[in-house]
Amino acid sequence: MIRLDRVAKRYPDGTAAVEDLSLDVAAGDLVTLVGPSGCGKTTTMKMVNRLIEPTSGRIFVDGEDITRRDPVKLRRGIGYVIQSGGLLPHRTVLDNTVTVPTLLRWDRAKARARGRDLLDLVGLAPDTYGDRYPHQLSGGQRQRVGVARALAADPPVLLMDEPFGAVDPVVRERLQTEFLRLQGELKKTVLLVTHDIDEAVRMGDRIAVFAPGGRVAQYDTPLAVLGTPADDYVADFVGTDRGLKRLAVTPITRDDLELPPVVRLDDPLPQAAERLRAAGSRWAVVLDADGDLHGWIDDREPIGGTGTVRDRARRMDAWVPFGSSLKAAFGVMLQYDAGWVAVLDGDRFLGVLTPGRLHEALRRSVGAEEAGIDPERVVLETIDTIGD
Ligand SMILES: Nc1ncnc2c1ncn2[C@@H]1O[C@H](COP(=O)(O)OP(=O)(O)OP(=O)(O)O)[C@@H](O)[C@H]1O
Repeated sequence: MIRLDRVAKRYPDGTAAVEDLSLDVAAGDLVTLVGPSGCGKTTTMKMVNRLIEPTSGRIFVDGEDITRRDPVKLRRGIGYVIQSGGLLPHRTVLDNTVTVPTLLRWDRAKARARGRDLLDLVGLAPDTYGDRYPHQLSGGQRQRVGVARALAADPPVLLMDEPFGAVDPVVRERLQTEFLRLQGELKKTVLLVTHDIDEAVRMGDRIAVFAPGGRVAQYDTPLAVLGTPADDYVADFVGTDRGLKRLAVTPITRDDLELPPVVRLDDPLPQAAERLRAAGSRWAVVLDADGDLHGWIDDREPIGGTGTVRDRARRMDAWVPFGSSLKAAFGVMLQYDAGWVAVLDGDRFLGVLTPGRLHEALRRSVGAEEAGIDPERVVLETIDTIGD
């Protein structure tokens, strides 16, 4: 969707802001441009909407060489969000939101209806906020209006320059989450500049790690950049806690799950004891009659006699939905001070994740990336080789 082909930008004073940069961004992908200050991220982004002209190289948007397009028309087809929100102070929130449709001479009623929908979409009730002026909003609300405005004419491409930079960390995280939800629906092709590696990892389908001199040191998925940094510069930039960061971008797969025996609340205790014995397990997961997680039972004291599992089961609510990140699972384990966390698909119990499995999953995802294999496809070696 966006292709930079050997692009360079030298300023008249000789500064090489971007050097021989090639980058392909697939349609619907969100690519984060990350790196320390002054390494050419903003310059790169502004060349895509021709706010800055490259010295050499070519840039294509949707297959078309943009140097041949009228820059003003080009910009109307590309949403642009900047750090401060960039709102016009003397215009209302709704008027700001419909800036581009107005420039495009949309019918006024249609533009305003679109503006109201978009304010709703970014979590600002149009009746409450539409008639306010930017100075009557919080920083986070201004950012939301900035996003709504960029989306107003439904452009396929969005450029976002530190869009969540001007707000405190709590609001920032909320805005990131909201934007990811929106992006899940809208599937825009997005370039997002940030100097925050955590934001880059969290938001990006891919990350371009910029190095001083406008060079891209690595362009890959967050998992690959964290798991197998291309060189010392990238390793240093992503930080020594990259293992921890990787937890956040590695989803739980079925191969990661342990399958302890499962018993029901109303099972007679001897039957439960037999289930544990047959499975060679010291404990079992307990589900209620509807199949929802209730807790667990173990054989620290012999299980038997009359009564049902209900009499001995311990409650435990530590669970995460299938598809969650390893970090989310780890967080729940810590929250409940538990040695395992149940993984549910809707209401269905799939298995449990233990610290040991978590560690294995983390190692596995990196090994797979090194081999160029989708980690989802890796089959773990089993110890079931007796009799082979
Ligand atoms: N008009 C200009 N004339 C000369 N040099 C410039 C000009 N604009 C930018 N530069 C230089 O180009 C380099 C890249 O700047 P750019 O704004 O793209 O960096 P960046 O990675 O976005 O940094 P930041 O994270 O601080 O915004 C810097 O060294 C900057 O000083």
